[in-house]
Amino acid sequence: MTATPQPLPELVSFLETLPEPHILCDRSYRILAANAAYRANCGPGADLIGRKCFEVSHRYPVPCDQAGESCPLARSLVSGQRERVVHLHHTSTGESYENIELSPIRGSDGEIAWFIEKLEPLPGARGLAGTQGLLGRAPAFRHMLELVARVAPSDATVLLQGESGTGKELVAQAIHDASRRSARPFVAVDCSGLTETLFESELFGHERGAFTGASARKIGLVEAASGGTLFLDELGDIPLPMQVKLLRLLETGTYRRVGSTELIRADIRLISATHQPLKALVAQGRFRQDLFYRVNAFPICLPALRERPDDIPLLAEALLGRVAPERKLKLADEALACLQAYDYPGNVRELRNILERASLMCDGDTVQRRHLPEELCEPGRVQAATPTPRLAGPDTPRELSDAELASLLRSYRGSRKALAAELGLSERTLYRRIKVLS
Ligand SMILES: Nc1ncnc2c1ncn2[C@@H]1O[C@H](COP(=O)(O)OP(=O)(O)OP(=O)(O)O)[C@@H](O)[C@H]1O
Repeated sequence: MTATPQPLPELVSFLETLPEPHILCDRSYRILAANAAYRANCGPGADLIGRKCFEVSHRYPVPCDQAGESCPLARSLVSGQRERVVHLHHTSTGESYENIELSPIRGSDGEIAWFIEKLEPLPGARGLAGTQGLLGRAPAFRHMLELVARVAPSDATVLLQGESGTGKELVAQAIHDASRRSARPFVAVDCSGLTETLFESELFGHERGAFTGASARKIGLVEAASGGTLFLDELGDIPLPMQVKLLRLLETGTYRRVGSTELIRADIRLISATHQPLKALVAQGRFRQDLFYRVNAFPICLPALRERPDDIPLLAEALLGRVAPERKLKLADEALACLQAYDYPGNVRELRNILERASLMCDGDTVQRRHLPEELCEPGRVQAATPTPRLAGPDTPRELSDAELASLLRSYRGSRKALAAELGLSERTLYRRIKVLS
């Protein structure tokens, strides 16, 4: 076996000067150097050198691709190029979504010898219960997050498509938060609420006296969003005459206030959203094809909640905290089973509404099945569903099946160490079982 070549000391000291967390590792995932920012990310006293990157950031016993995630190092070895992914990482402040950029470095023989891994937090999304932002851990959610992370740093126009209540506005905000415009305004406009006459003056502003009632000059929402992001919600509801005006703004990058001849240059990033299939509206002649191509530069589909049922326990816990922050409400097992058996045509918004109602119906500290709407708890519905297994307590000493453990791993929100302790297993046994699963 050939020994791994030693990286240049200059490279290691260069990493130390970088403000973002960086590590240098070899082809076998071993960390050779970690800069100060990375060490701070892992918490004081963390012992990193010589450990495997997947062990440090995920607490996995095996590389990410053997644990069901995509591994940038394995991908880079194949492609020979830089690779980017979004992973849920363990940090000193708990688990958080991170953007990972991995660049291969070749040795003097031309072969890839090392990798530099850069971490950047992805703000706006969380894999743990939190008081704000997008929540989720399921594969369909992560796939969407990958697209969010890829498009955010650019100025590309984004179209969010998804059923009502899937979180389109939260995703738009997350893209803005992860963009270089994040310090500038995020202006959301509900297009379904704008009449034809209002649209132009709301969006572009007006001069004093431009029309009856225009007693003062007013800046429009495009100007208010200057330097930042303009989010047009329910884009499919814009009538055709207004679509022409929007198209002109996007084509020329300029607009005029109503009643003014002065051309103003727009400095906005446009994100639009719709629950209607825009392509079908184009086919029906209700949406302009040229505008469709302009707004659809980078489409992102948001998964319906029924496509990510594994996220229901996490969402239910977090949303219960959000709807009644002062009460620290818990959810009884059978109430959670009811929630997991439902298919949510109104998506996360409907789940949130159900929990808000339940919090008002519940006088104690635990939401029970009887606090949920009756139709959710119909016997056939709940029995048909397989509830996410809860942790084995002292009164349930039986061992979890592989399927139950897999389901638990998807929904458990603590560390692997905590999970092992709660299951009464050693960490090593838990890792062995996870390895068998992958
Ligand atoms: N992934 C998520 N994590 C946490 N909360 C969410 C998530 N998705 C949606 N929500 C919550 O659900 C509600 C609806 O979200 P939002 O308004 O972003 O949905 P939408 O897709 O824009 O809906 P509509 O199409 O009706 O405008 C909000 O209260 C939001 O906070």
